[in-house]
Amino acid sequence: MKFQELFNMQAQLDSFIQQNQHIDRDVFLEKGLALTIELAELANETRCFKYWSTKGPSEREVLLEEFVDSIHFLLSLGNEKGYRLNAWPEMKKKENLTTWFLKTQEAILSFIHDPSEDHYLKVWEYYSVLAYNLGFTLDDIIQAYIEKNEKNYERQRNGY
Ligand SMILES: O=c1ccn([C@H]2C[C@H](O)[C@@H](COP(=O)(O)OP(=O)(O)OP(=O)(O)O)O2)c(=O)[nH]1
Repeated sequence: MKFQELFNMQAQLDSFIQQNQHIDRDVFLEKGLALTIELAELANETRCFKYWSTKGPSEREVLLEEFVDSIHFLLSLGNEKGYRLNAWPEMKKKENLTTWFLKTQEAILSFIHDPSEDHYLKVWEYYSVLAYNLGFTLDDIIQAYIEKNEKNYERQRNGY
């Protein structure tokens, strides 16, 4: 599966959710807030900022699932605005996770307040750096995305 195809998978999932939940209004801001929360959930699972604790990060699978929750909302926001990426922005840059989470949060907020294509692409670049620093390859991300996408359908079908 190619990265670009995730935009179509996301569009299908989103319309299924919207029909299932009878949503006929614009939910761009809700998705934007959801993205900031998914980012925070990921940061929380890495525990990168918890200088007060000696407990290590959650298991890789947990981190990857949190990561692809963000990817769902990021794809969805792009679909809402008609923005697509032609390819995964490969960004192999070593960064301090805490600093990078804060920068990513800032990039998301800039996009929500001014949803330009440039701002959108920037958010992807920040996520790519996060992926690199968390040790996730594009294949890992696509695989985990497909699994979570299916879980999201099941949750809807089961009256989540
Ligand atoms: O329009 C939407 C709404 C939601 N999702 C997906 C994204 C994400 O993968 C999931 C929501 O995140 P999560 O599974 O963390 O949901 P939650 O309700 O916060 O779960 P929990 O109650 O288990 O924390 O739903 C979409 O793809 N499109």
